[in-house]
Amino acid sequence: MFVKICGLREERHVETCLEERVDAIGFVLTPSPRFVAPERARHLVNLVDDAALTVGVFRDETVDEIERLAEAAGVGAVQVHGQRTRAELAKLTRPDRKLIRAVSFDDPSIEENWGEDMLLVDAPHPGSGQAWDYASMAASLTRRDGTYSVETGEGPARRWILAGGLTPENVAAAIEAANPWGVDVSSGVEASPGVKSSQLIREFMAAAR
Ligand SMILES: O=C(O)c1ccccc1NCC(=O)[C@H](O)[C@H](O)COP(=O)(O)O
Repeated sequence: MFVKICGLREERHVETCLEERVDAIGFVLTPSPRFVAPERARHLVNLVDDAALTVGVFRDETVDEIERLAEAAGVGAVQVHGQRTRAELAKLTRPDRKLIRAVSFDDPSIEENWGEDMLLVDAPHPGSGQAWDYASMAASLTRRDGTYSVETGEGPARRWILAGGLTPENVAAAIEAANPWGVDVSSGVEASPGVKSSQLIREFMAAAR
């Protein structure tokens, strides 16, 4: 199970993620209680080195702004939220960087492949800690995504990441219900808004794995 922990701001929490062998670490480069300036993100990215995928998270920025901020932070992937077009996604595609397209679970484009490396299926308000009916997504992807069946395992597996309201307490049941390729968490491993908890990161990793 691929696990991404999002919204890191402090060295000690990055170190916990590395100790726990987290697969991807997200740095929020868009306005948020979890915002980190690109220079600060670069420092944290350097701590990670190649031990995990480093992800710059964006919402309303233009393609040019995303390119500039991602370059400044030195991240290995960009995660784009907000109303996006296929043309924008195409412009953000680079061989040396992963592309994560983030959509709300009720977005009709969920069944379409826009060339992203990973599709992050989230609550309508990213980073809100809002849970949703994860089981509905398994049924939905199975029914509508002609390229892959989670029931039979036929076809190339789509790399989709379940997000939104996950916690150490509910992540195992959510994985069971939705059968995602990966999971992502932010609020659920925080002691208070924007402040991560090493203890909760460890509990989340144990439960997800
Ligand atoms: O986390 C934020 O503050 C944020 C702000 C703007 C755009 C995206 C943001 N986060 C993206 C993530 O990958 C979160 O981990 C994901 O939305 C799940 O959040 P949560 O429900 O808090 O676990």
